[in-house]
Amino acid sequence: MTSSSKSIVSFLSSCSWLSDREWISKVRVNTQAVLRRAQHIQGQKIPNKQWQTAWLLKAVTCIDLTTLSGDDTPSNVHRLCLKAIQPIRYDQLEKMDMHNKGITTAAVCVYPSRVADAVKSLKAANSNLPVASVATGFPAGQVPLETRLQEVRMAVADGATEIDIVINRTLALTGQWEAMYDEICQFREACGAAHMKTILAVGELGTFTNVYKASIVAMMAGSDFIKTSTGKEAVNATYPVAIVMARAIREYFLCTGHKVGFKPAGGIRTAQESLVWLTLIKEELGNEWLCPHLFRLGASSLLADIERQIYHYVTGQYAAFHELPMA
Ligand SMILES: O=C[C@H](O)COP(=O)(O)O
Repeated sequence: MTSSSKSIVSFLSSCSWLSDREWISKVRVNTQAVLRRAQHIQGQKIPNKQWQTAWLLKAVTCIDLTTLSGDDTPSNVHRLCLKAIQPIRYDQLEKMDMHNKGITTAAVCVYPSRVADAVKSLKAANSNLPVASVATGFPAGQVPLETRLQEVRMAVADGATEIDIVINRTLALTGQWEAMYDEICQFREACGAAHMKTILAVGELGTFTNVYKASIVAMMAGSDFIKTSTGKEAVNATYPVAIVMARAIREYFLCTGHKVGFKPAGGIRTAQESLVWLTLIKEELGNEWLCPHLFRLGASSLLADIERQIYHYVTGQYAAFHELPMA
């Protein structure tokens, strides 16, 4: 973990004597410092080919392989599950001597109505890969609280062990942080033993300060992860916003000793971007966060490009479409 730019977020960090409400109200984010830091991270040198491939395999193991479409069916969810179990072709892994390392994606992520399909497919394939379900009126969250809670309970009952909830942006934008905290606490309870990832929908929060506040509130309410976006907002995962969220995670850890995970999601499509995300996490939170337990990449099409790059590394040429059929 680097110790750069304390100035990015200013507030009194000795939170032992600050009440939670004061902690939230005193937050100010220095936009210019955040943007500079993001630029610096994007400008970092990418590791050489061999290390790059190792990093790409690491990225694969952190992917929540996602399908969130209106036309999802049991059959495309089934294909997604098979892809999650074997994300890189066996012969390619063999050439890198990685075939025995159990490389899978971190989870599959689907709509609540498709959880049972995913659980069934994974069970039939003898896999214990987690099924994550979006919930709470994803993506907008504009449905009554009881309906949102019901949705969480239904997804858990169908076998989801990870629930990606969306926050109530209306509460965030009107500064009702306590009400937002109360709602998230209720989602936490409805999740039971399932891991809860809290989607901030950063593209709709207006300011970095709101992003930081929402991050802290979400963590206080018991989130296991905070996640940038649904993938459905006009602006989704960006590096500056990730820096703000990572700083909140870091501060929360320093104050409570509790490690909360981070999940950028939405619009992450290229292998190159996945390397920048890994670099950002390494720089901002340290190596300890570089594992599926604390870092996920939420993405529907990223794996295809990573697979292409790995194929190129192994064979020296780019794959024809039919050579990576499930990508
Ligand atoms: O939670 C995951 C996102 O919905 C995925 O977004 P994407 O389709 O832009 O990769």
